[in-house]
Amino acid sequence: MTAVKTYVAVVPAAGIGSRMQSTVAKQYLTIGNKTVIEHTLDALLSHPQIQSVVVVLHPQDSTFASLRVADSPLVDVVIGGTERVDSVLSGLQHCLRKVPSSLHSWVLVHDAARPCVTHSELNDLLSCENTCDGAILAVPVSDTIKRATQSEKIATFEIAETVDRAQLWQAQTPQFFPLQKLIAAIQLAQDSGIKMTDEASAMEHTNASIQLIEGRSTNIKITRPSDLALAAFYLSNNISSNMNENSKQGGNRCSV
Ligand SMILES: Nc1ccn([C@@H]2O[C@H](COP(=O)(O)OP(=O)(O)OP(=O)(O)O)[C@@H](O)[C@H]2O)c(=O)n1
Ligand SMILES: C[C@](O)(CO)[C@H](O)COP(=O)(O)O
Repeated sequence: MTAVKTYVAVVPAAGIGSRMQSTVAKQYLTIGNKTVIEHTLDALLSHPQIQSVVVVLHPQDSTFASLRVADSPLVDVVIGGTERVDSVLSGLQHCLRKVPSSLHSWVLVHDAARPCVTHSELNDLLSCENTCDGAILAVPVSDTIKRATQSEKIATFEIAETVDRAQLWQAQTPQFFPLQKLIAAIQLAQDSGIKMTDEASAMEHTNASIQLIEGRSTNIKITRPSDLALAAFYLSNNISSNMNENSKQGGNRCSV
């Protein structure tokens, strides 16, 4: 039987969730009997091809250590930085320090705030290794897109133009790249003062061929208050599909 290739996932979880308008950081809000981050880590660690995760925490995070998942041998913790990209880089550099031979291995980066990712989407993404220079989950834009302009009269926004959406996709995570190339690309982009809101932004400056893998609109990033109820609704369906898929694959992982 051929060995199943496994990967490390870096999970940026060092944000403060300001747009959530909650006193609790959104990764620690609860859905059902678990926090958002526990749902996310369960979705990742129950996939047979995800060997471990590196969770990147805020320097003042005093919550994660109290979660049962924090005791898992499959979970490493590092401290993040001011911007998401700084946190991601911290996680990637930990991967390299821990396993120097993983220099050319591919790595996943997945937002802690995206708990609804399914094994089916992970399978589609992981199958891209070596067919391109990297791949991300994304969904084609379905709404009409307007470019906004701040109106002088009142502090609102007005339509500046309608943007052709034929070639517009909404990037999600996980994003999947060779570890060493991603580290180098992020460091080069940072040195060049390039703003990065995702990993692909950095790799795009290395003329890498990055594949858009059509994911699902249910793989939402919990960002604003209304997203929590939506994620809870999706999770009430996704969990069963992940467990079914995991057993289908003969997965050897159960939720931690
Ligand atoms: N300095 C940062 C900022 C964000 N993140 C993580 O990156 C993911 C996506 O970021 P976002 O949705 O923007 O989270 P926040 O930065 O917490 O939200 P906000 O921008 O509303 O403050 C989240 O899991 C968040 O915890 C991180 O690890 N380090
Ligand atoms: C990485 C990401 O989730 C892709 O859509 C998004 O860019 C994160 O942005 P945020 O402002 O850090 O939430």
